[in-house]
Amino acid sequence: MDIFKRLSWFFLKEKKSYMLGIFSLVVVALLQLIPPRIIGIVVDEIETDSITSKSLTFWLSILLVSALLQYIFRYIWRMRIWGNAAKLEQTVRKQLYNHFTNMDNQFFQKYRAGDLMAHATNDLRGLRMVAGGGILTMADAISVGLTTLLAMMFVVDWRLTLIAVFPLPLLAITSRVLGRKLHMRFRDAQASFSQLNDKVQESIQGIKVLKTFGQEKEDVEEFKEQTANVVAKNRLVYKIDSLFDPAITLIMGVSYFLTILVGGLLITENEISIGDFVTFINYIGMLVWPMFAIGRLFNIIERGSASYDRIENLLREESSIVERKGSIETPVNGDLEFFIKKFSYPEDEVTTLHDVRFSLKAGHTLGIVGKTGAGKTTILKLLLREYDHYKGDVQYGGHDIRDYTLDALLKHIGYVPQDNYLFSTTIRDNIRFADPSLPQEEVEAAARLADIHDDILNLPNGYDTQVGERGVSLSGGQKQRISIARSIITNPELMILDDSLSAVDAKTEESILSGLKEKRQKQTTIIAAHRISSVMHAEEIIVVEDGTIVERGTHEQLLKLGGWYKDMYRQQQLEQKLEGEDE
Ligand SMILES: Nc1ncnc2c1ncn2[C@@H]1O[C@H](COP(=O)(O)OP(=O)(O)OP(=O)(O)O)[C@@H](O)[C@H]1O
Repeated sequence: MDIFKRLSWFFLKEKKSYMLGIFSLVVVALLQLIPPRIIGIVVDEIETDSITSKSLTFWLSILLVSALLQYIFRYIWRMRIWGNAAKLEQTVRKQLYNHFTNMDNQFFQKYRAGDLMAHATNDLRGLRMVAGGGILTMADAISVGLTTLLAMMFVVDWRLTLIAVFPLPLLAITSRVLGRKLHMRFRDAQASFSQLNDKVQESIQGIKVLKTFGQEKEDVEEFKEQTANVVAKNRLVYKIDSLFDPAITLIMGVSYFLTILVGGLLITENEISIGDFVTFINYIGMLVWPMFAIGRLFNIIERGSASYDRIENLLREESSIVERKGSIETPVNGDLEFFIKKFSYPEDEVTTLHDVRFSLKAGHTLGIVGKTGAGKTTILKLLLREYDHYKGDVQYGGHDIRDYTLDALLKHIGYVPQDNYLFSTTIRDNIRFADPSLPQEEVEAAARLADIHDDILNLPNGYDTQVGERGVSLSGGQKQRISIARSIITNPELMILDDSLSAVDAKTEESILSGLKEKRQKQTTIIAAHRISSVMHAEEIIVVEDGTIVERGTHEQLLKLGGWYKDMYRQQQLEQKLEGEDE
């Protein structure tokens, strides 16, 4: 029952609405007592020959009024109680979503997207059941159960009532025990279904690899096994599910048997009338639901409580990226002083970066090159405050980047990541993602600078072409250039290209870079790349190896140095020449 206390913040907020809902439930419970009683009275009138068309019309009118009132009050409680439940679901869903958007990388490494989706669907459903079904079953079981019991005792006969309800608690126990088993088996069935879903998704996504490695047969076999498993698990669910009805019938049968036995005796001894007996039999039928509901209530509470535990655990997780009190809100600009003494990824003992120091003047370009896994992206991630825990300090415009609000820092950095991501919308909206109200001219200007404008015009619907999951397939280079345009349009103080030109040819790369250089004369740019041609025009280039800077200088200085940079440059020039000859 403790879940009701934990959710009291919501119940209190919706107090009026819940009270109206529960009041309507009680009114319905009272109104439900009328029809059986009237049937009893009419039976008695028939038996004693005192029935007249006038009295029959009177009783029928009462029946009609009670039915109408039940209709109205049922509508009210449904709207109130289920409406509130949906509101709770919406409120907690918002809390969860806001929380997710504020979390850091560590959180998303700990919880897989699938887990988070499951919490945001199944656990919220569990919670909705408490606020809707839970409140309903509790209030209804108590009001219908009590009013019916009292009516049986005082309107008909208390001795008969005691005997008739004797087997009924068994209903509550059965519904609790079977419900629990059903829940466990249902969870197993769901899990095997999720597993099957994952498998199908993976196979379809990897269909090309599957075929090239000739693994279709094995894959189909595995699919067959998993579907058989799903069927087997569902059979176990139905086995329990089909025990419910016979159990209810059996228990009710015992109750009716005892009622008829004792009720018959009471009639022969003139203790109760036949009409009373008919009323009574109807009332017993009305007790099935409350008894059943009590058992169900325990299951709802158990599930809801476990769901709320999981949701609260998620909400309790804290992001390690926190804004300090009184953070600077003025947008970053100025010179950058980057110094990392030591940085390791969370829960990783390896030192990923050490003694990385560089200065970058406003308006200059920095190039970062190095072998794969050297630490280029990690340097950029620290600049973007994806991780705050390192020894050292990064100053931007004379202040530690951790002293800015996240908005003041991130809104003014245009980051084009390695694995570019396009949203499922039009190309135009992907480019003006930061501000959907930007006019077409600005979108086109950004696209021209990113050298993608002509490609876009050649697509079936131009700028209106849908991209993303269900859109047209774009080449890797086209996606990269759209991502660059998306960043250009924001005219960021600092633009970071993280290997963002790897899939475009050398000529296009040159045209984009020279365009950017011209447009961004007063702004700062960082380019991390494998290709030396991407960085050779930068004011300073650093070569990163094993998490630290091993060479630095301008292109000419680095060539003179005769180290890794020079070797790489020669090698890439040779490759380019050979490619040119091939063409
Ligand atoms: N989230 C993470 N947790 C732990 N280690 C990580 C994480 N991300 C990267 N690393 C490790 O940090 C090191 C540097 O990776 P980083 O991505 O910075 O290299 P890179 O120079 O950008 O490589 P590439 O050119 O291939 O992108 C690698 O050894 C990598 O395995």
